[in-house]
Amino acid sequence: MPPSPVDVLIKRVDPDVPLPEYAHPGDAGADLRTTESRELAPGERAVLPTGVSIALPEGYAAFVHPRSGLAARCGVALVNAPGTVDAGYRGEIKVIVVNLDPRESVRFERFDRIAQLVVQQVEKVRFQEVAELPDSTRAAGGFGSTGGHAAVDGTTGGNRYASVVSDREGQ
Ligand SMILES: O=c1ccn([C@H]2C[C@H](O)[C@@H](COP(=O)(O)OP(=O)(O)OP(=O)(O)O)O2)c(=O)[nH]1
Ligand SMILES: [Mg+2]
Repeated sequence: MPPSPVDVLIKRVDPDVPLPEYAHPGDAGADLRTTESRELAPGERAVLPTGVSIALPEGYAAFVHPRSGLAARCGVALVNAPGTVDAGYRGEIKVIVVNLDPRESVRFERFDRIAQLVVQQVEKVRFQEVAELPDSTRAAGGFGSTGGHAAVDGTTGGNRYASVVSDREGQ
């Protein structure tokens, strides 16, 4: 038995916009539509309205994620992915899209599905300041310390290209 869904209050800012919908029963994200028709030139970004605002229960947040089809077919990404919608936010949900395709414009029509909203429970933490943190096996390693991709900060030795190639040869 799947767990019963959590009720989230939703208000249409645009009276005609279809409400966000899960395309399949097991989906994590409900698709968000834009209420605006808009063309984006290569490299251009825009803040697109979705026509809805929500009131999440306390202890929840919603995350605006990209759609993989738009990314793969058109090079559309979200500048701030994932966008965070706080439980107390009552404004219209907006989606900050960018056209990363170097050559082709992309056109959004009114009510196109442009992103997906994932609602999650989030922990509230108390930050407890200490002079020293407990040890861990990773310690301060990060930013490519385990290999498998290009070095980004020059601290792992070699130039970017050499570091990618040598890693592949080692596999
Ligand atoms: O993709 C997004 C990201 C955020 N928001 C809304 C909901 C969120 O609660 C609010 C603030 O977002 P965030 O905290 O990421 O932005 P900020 O730049 O820190 O603004 P603020 O100073 O208002 O917190 O903007 C969206 O509608 N879409
Ligand atoms: Mg903020």
